[in-house]
Amino acid sequence: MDSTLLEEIPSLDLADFRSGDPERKQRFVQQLGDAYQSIGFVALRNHGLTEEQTTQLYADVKSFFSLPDEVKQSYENPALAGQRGYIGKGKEHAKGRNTGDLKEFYHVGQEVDDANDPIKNEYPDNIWPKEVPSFHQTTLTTYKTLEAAGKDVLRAIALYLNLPESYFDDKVRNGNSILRPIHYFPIEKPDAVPADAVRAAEHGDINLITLLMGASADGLQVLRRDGKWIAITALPDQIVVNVGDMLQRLTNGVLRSTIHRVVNPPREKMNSSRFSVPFFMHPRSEMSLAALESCVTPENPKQEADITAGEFLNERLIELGLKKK
Ligand SMILES: O=C(O)CCC(=O)C(=O)O
Ligand SMILES: [Fe+2]
Repeated sequence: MDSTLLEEIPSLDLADFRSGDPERKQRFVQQLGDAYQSIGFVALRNHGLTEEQTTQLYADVKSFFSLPDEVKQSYENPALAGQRGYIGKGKEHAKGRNTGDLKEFYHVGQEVDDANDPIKNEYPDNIWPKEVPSFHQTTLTTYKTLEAAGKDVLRAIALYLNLPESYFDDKVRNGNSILRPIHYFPIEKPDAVPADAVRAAEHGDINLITLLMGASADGLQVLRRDGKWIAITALPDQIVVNVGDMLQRLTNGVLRSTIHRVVNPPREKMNSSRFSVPFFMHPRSEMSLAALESCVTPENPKQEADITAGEFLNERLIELGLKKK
């Protein structure tokens, strides 16, 4: 295990991996893998999203969340266990907690174009808000761009783990990934919310990797191994890419799903909004998360029982309060 304690998350350039220059590519693989063995997070530029796309996405996301609660709630369907459409204020809580987070969000899922892929029947249809007609197009464009970036990050991870570069390709094809625009809403009366309520309580992400837009705004922190919380500092043209629990499980803890949180602003700024858009990259439900043989050694014995991605997700949705047993 890498024992370095970093003061900030490393910055990488996806253009190095995509360059076709073997040296640049190998350097990217090494830096990414080293970061994922220590802090679990990197900041990444040249991810493929243009400034215009990002601006349009935020405009649409802001338009949607500024609709009245009753309108937003008409896009909420509890039968879908929060997997599509709107999820209202305070509905989700971190694993092991009961107090809901101070956020509302919207889930856009995989659109399967291939009629021959039976996985099409596993996914509920997306829900589109008619009040913001361009939301459909802008969120799907973002989905596809981040999915393509995520595939390359997984290729780099595969190389780092001495697996074939294409190891994850078929596992994430038409995978169960989710784009989640989040609104951390203004708090008019800080005394009226539960004392322990926060924007996003500390948690690890469920999925293989997360690609996060908008983390440059204040509030996101990661828990370093020595117990110190480190603020994330990403530039406007960077996204943040971190390891989730599924990848940690697959690698028997070699790659680290680092605990992170979004803290509340100081009391005088509680009255302001924060927006972010994570893309949670999931594989197909049938992918096995059984520890890779190469990651099980006498010094690092197998830590967890075998499980599929679908079973693991199901357990978590119950623990997060989004799905009934
Ligand atoms: O809003 C952020 O910056 C992070 C959100 C997050 O960690 C999550 O939704 O899993
Ligand atoms: Fe997260």
